[in-house]
Amino acid sequence: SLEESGLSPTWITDILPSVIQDLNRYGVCVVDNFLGSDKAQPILQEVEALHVRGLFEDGQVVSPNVQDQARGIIRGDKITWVTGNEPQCANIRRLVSAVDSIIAKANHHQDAGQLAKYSITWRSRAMVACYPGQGARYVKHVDNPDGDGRCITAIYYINKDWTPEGGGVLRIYPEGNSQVAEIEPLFDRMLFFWSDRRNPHEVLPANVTSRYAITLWYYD
Ligand SMILES: O=C(O)CNC(=O)c1n[nH]c2ccccc2c1=O
Ligand SMILES: [Fe+2]
Repeated sequence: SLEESGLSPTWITDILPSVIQDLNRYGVCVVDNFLGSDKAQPILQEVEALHVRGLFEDGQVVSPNVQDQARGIIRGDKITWVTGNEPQCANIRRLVSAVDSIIAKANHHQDAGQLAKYSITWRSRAMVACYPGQGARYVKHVDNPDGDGRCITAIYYINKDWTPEGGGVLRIYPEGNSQVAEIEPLFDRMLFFWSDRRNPHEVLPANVTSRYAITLWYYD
């Protein structure tokens, strides 16, 4: 609930319109200074603590299928899943509560537009991902190409002092749009996009030592 996340009630009314509008218009929405650095910092510290404790397992560095193997490394990420109820994840829990509130309010909003066709009642756990630098990337893909139920991808970035040399930009190729969106994985930046074929995307090679992101997938 919103109270859990310690955010002011106006926080959601301030953010909601742009989430609804941008998702309807572009299929992608970026919200900067999402929680404020005082709330973002402890989330970064919890993620770093997970990393230090060795809880990130290596992503699948070689794809199970042959054609991807021909393409070699398809995923350089290392991930760990958290529910937010773990003892050392109280701040990640607050982030999850805040995003849940926004998605629920947007889904039920009277001007929800395309969002109204979904009835979002479920979500994944939080996937904490680390791209360990040295060019780690994620090849162009669609999160939900074959209707597995995921309708919205929500990614929260916590990379302080990111610079272009750090790499790891998320490039989205919105369907039917010649414009490519390049999303820098900036600290306290929240990103929403449709999970289906409307948004093929890739993580460009990351050079910074640990590029962190927390992803939630919402189900129709
Ligand atoms: O971090 C980003 O900016 C975008 N990230 C992705 O698109 C992305 N998409 N699907 C995954 C599935 C399993 C593990 C990691 C991922 C993953 O980072
Ligand atoms: Fe993805």
